[in-house]
Amino acid sequence: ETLAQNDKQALLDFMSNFPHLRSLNWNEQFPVCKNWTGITCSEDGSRVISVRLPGVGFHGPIPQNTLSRLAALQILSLRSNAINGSFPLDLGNLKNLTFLYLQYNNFSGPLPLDFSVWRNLTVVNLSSNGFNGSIPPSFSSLNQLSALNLANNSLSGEVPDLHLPNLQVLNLSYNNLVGNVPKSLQRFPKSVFFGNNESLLDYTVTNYPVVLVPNEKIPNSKNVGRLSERALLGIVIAVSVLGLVGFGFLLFVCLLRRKTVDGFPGKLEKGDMSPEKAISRSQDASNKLVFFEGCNSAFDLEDLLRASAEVLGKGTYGMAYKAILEDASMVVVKRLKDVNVGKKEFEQQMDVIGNIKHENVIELRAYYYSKDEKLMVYDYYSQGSVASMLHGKRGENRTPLDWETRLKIAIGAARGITCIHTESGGKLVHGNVKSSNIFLNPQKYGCVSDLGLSPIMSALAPPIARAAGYRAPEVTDTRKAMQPSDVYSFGVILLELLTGKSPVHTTNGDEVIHLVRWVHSVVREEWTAEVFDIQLLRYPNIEEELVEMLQIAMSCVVRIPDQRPRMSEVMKMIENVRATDLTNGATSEAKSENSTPIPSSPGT
Ligand SMILES: Nc1ncnc2c1ncn2[C@@H]1O[C@H](COP(=O)(O)OP(=O)(O)OP(=O)(O)O)[C@@H](O)[C@H]1O
Repeated sequence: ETLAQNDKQALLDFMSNFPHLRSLNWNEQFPVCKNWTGITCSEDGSRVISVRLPGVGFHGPIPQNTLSRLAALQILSLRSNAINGSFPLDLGNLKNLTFLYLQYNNFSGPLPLDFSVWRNLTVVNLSSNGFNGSIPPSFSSLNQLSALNLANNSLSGEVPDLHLPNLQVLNLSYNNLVGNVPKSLQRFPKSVFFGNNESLLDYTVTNYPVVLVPNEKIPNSKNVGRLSERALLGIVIAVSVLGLVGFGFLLFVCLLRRKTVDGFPGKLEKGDMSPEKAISRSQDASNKLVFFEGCNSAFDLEDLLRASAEVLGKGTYGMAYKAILEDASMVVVKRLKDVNVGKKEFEQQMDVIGNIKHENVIELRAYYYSKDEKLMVYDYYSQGSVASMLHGKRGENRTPLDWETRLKIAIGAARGITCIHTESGGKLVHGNVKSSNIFLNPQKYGCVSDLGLSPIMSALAPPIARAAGYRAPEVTDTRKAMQPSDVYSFGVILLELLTGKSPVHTTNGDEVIHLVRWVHSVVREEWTAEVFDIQLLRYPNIEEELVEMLQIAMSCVVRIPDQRPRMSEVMKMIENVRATDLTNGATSEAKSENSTPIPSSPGT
């Protein structure tokens, strides 16, 4: 083993001088970096970079001059123990410290005066302790700080003017703070200051600052402004011959409908879409199936017409069918009902949607418009939607989603929606964000579908019950979807991923429960492990990430639209949750350690 002997000795001194209830497998004979619980080393194995020991039952003060010798330490988590005494000031040596989790202990006394010694601090959670004294203004020197949680302590005095441009998550609730919220922090929702002197709630929330999204994060942003060029190409491809057959295609759908009793899945046999049948009935050759660039090679209309098809389900905007092409590839055909606009407007919207090319947005392959029929064609995602992965029937094909996968779903979907929100001069709205519209791309990141339809659909249709759980309060009132309402719906998806519960579910007594309200009621007092999906509690060392994600979700589902973060900010926050692992210097090995279920969680 190449680990610096000093680091090993520091850990041994720490453990032997710190009384604890649970025994750890820190056997001197075993390699520290490979075997010791809670320890992660740098890639070359020379230094300890992470110590995560939640819920080990440590009690008493942290022994001096032990952890402070781990000079390369980046992550320290001693949360959920029974540690008392004052803040371990000797950690001031740890110049690389980036993540500090000491929540749920019995620390007391003042916070360190000078936080500037930890230049890299990104996440600080000291909540649920007995810290007193005032909040040191030196937090201001932490340029990287993105999350600061000091809730549930006995901090007093005024809230200092903290200029922290990267701060995304703040919680100062349930202390003894007085005075007014300084201007610099008035962008945060009032819940941040609950449980202090009432005077702190006396401000008007200003808008969140715009966090600029680096261009490389949205690979398709260069496509903006080139829409009409591509649209032209698509239209050229759809020559009139195709148009003729296209009309036949809609007849196929009519056939399909005949076999389907209003909304109940039915199956079409192979050949039911035969082109001969369809074309012979075709009367309107001016309407055409419009393919988008790059899609015409994958399948053509003839293939579509020859396909077998089955009903996938009935959604807000109409029926969805799966068509199986001759070469066994599959597409989804959506048949829109209640389109509220004329042909020109419809086509314009399709152009906007069809030209979004992004790895986290499901591509629209083609569309069709006639007076009586409006169709949209997408690739088929055989794994099913995130809704079916989370809530589908357990059994043969369904394995519970691990946390790593859920994080990737959240990150991907957030990137997809952020991309959508930057299209069309920042005016495009997804309008139907829900887990049945999120699929997994080949890299297993979330990928959003069914976007941009709300402006062209009749708003009169009452919401389907299962959609209601995603609907922002203002949309229920006005029936008009906006970007902040997408953020709300996305927050509900995050809650779904965290809790494993459907957005609207019923209890045994048939009581209808809205997920947002339920989560609010469970976490009203303090963050509690009870909200989280039991499936997730099997994975060690993810509690900080769960709690952070919960905080992000809660910021998305606040009632007032202006108080919600923008989607680009939500995306950054979620990417930061994951940075916990990445800045870990995490090799795939260290990461999989986080994903491997263990029989019992080391303590929450
Ligand atoms: N591209 C696709 N690949 C695989 N399954 C899909 C695809 N698109 C939709 N589905 C599935 O087909 C079913 C019906 O989809 P549809 O989008 O019409 O309704 P929905 O998602 O339930 O509601 P909404 O219309 O509000 O989005 C859903 O179960 C959905 O997950």
